[in-house]
Amino acid sequence: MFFPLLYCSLWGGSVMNLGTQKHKDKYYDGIDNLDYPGCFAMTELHHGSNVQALQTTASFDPITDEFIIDTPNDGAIKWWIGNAAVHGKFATVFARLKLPTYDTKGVSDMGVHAFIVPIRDMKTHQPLLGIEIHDCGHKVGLNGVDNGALRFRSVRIPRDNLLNRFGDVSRDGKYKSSLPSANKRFAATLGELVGGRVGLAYSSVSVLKVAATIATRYSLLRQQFGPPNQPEVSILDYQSQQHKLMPMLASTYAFHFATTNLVEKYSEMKKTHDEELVADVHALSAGLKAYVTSYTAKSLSICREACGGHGYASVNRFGSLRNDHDIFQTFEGDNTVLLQQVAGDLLKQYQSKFKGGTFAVTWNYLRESMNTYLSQPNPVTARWEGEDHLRNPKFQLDAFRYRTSRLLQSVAVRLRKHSKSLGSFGAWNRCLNHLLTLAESHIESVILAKFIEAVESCPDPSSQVALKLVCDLYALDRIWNDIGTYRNVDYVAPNKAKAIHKLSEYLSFQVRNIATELVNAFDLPDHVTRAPIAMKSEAYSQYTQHVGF
Ligand SMILES: CCCCCCCCCCCCC/C=C/C(=O)SCCNC(=O)CCNC(=O)[C@H](O)C(C)(C)COP(=O)(O)OP(=O)(O)OC[C@H]1O[C@@H](n2cnc3c(N)ncnc32)[C@H](O)[C@@H]1OP(=O)(O)O
Ligand SMILES: Cc1cc2nc3c(=O)[nH]c(=O)nc-3n(C[C@H](O)[C@H](O)[C@H](O)COP(=O)(O)OP(=O)(O)OC[C@H]3O[C@@H](n4cnc5c(N)ncnc54)[C@H](O)[C@@H]3O)c2cc1C
Repeated sequence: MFFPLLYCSLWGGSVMNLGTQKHKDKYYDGIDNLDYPGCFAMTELHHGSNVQALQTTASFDPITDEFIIDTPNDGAIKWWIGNAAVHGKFATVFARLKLPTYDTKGVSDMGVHAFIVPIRDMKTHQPLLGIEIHDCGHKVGLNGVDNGALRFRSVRIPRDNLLNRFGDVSRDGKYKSSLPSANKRFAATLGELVGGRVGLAYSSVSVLKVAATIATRYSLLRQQFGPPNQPEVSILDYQSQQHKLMPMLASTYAFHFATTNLVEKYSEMKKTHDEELVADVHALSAGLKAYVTSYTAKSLSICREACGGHGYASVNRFGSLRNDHDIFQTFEGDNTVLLQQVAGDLLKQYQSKFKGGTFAVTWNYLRESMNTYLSQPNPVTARWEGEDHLRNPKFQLDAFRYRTSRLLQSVAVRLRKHSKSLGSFGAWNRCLNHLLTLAESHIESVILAKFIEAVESCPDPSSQVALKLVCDLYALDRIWNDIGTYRNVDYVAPNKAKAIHKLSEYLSFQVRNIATELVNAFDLPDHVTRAPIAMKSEAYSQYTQHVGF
């Protein structure tokens, strides 16, 4: 039931956030009590990421004071629309607003706007006149959701059905808007997607907690081989198993704090509608959704393999978790596309810095570290390898931020250079991998900063020691994961690189010793993990009972 409700949150959210009081008055109660189940019809067969290229049209008819909704070709068929195939009675349809002009052109295209379109009869539940609905068919996962395809043939809706918070059409067909440009209107319209991205980032961490809990508990329970003439050891005693799972457990904690902070920022944004915060939350939600869901998708396969054959039993959940979560990397905005929003925002901030502007609240560290960046790496500190230094949060955060600053500065130079010969689109594409690395590097810096804050504000001394250990493992594992970048710019000398690798392996061993407490702290009840091999007690007997012994 979780996902159909979520689709209603997209339908309901779009009406509440893109509409005005008249829409709240007419639809709020029905949305709230599910009398009006609806769907969010943005994606088309030919376009998903590129919203500005959507082809469905909404043409204003001044004679009847209506919009005519049309699917001009098969490429414009609305596709993947959750709740459309079975339950939905309404759709928020994203279409190009076309207004009549009384010149030779005859019509002006005002860009993508959102419209409420009833799609099924309230009583008979049959598709309404001009509306053709089909099911998109069986999917890799999330088959509890009825994703449908919608074709519109001259479907007439009242002018009032335009969700007119950011742009409106008067009775005589004149367009007016409170926003200064089509770009600002487009940004505001897309703002509706941010809530879903916040939700996806947050729920992806929950999936990661479940997977890490199952794999960790099973790895402590499972014994295989041991020293000669001695009892077998638990597989989590193997350095390789620790390397697979303990940095992942550390990342799970890191993402928990970062996405909790994102939800808080999102809530503040919904209250204040502060423009700078809107842009900040857009970039942060896009970045965290992309980074966390990609990491979780990879981790689900690592956990499945780390549990051997029993990880492949459906009852132990890795298959359904992997299949249901996989689409988190695509819907609500494809990860590759969303990371580019982060890079674009960083470049905007960078340019404004060098034009004397100030950085938005999340990126203000760039102002400081850009200056740090300008001074070449310190050859002395590049060789420091002591544990106190490597576990110092200042060293860790400076390293992450130094990398981001260098990536930002170097890609800005490359874009400027390539734009001269390739134009901005060509230059962007020539630097695309660099831009994606920049975005991920920045998001890792934000995640670490939030984790360090959480450690420093932890009220309980023993928990703080444990969190500090986990945070140090997260930081050093991420630096080791990209050690090539740090070595290429001599930010880390060879001896320091070796020390970082050695220490991160030792910290994985130390985290292994508190792994039970760390996963228990997620406080996941058994009916949520629902994997016999992860039960806190009698796991094997629960498992044998499951198959009938
Ligand atoms: C919190 C609880 C919520 C409830 C829980 C929800 C759980 C999760 C939901 C589960 C169900 C999910 C079901 C799936 C639903 C869907 O998939 S719905 C469809 C999703 N589709 C997309 O996300 C489309 C992706 N594409 C885009 O977002 C845009 O096309 C784009 C790629 C970002 C735009 O690219 P482009 O045309 O190149 O324009 P730009 O120049 O990049 O942008 C123009 C300006 O607009 C600003 N902007 C863009 N997006 C936003 C935004 N979301 N918010 C604010 N601002 C935005 C951008 O920064 C540009 O601004 P300027 O630089 O100032 O011009
Ligand atoms: C289960 C499910 C539920 C969904 N629910 C809804 C819903 O309720 N409502 C709705 O409107 N939509 C919904 N969608 C659609 C979803 O939002 C789109 O699939 C998503 O936005 C991606 O668009 P696309 O599939 O057209 O992929 P495309 O945009 O075609 O992208 C395909 C690939 O090309 C790459 N690519 C595209 N553009 C670029 C670029 N500029 N740079 C680099 N690489 C690029 C992407 O990385 C991606 O890997 C759903 C989809 C699924 C599968």
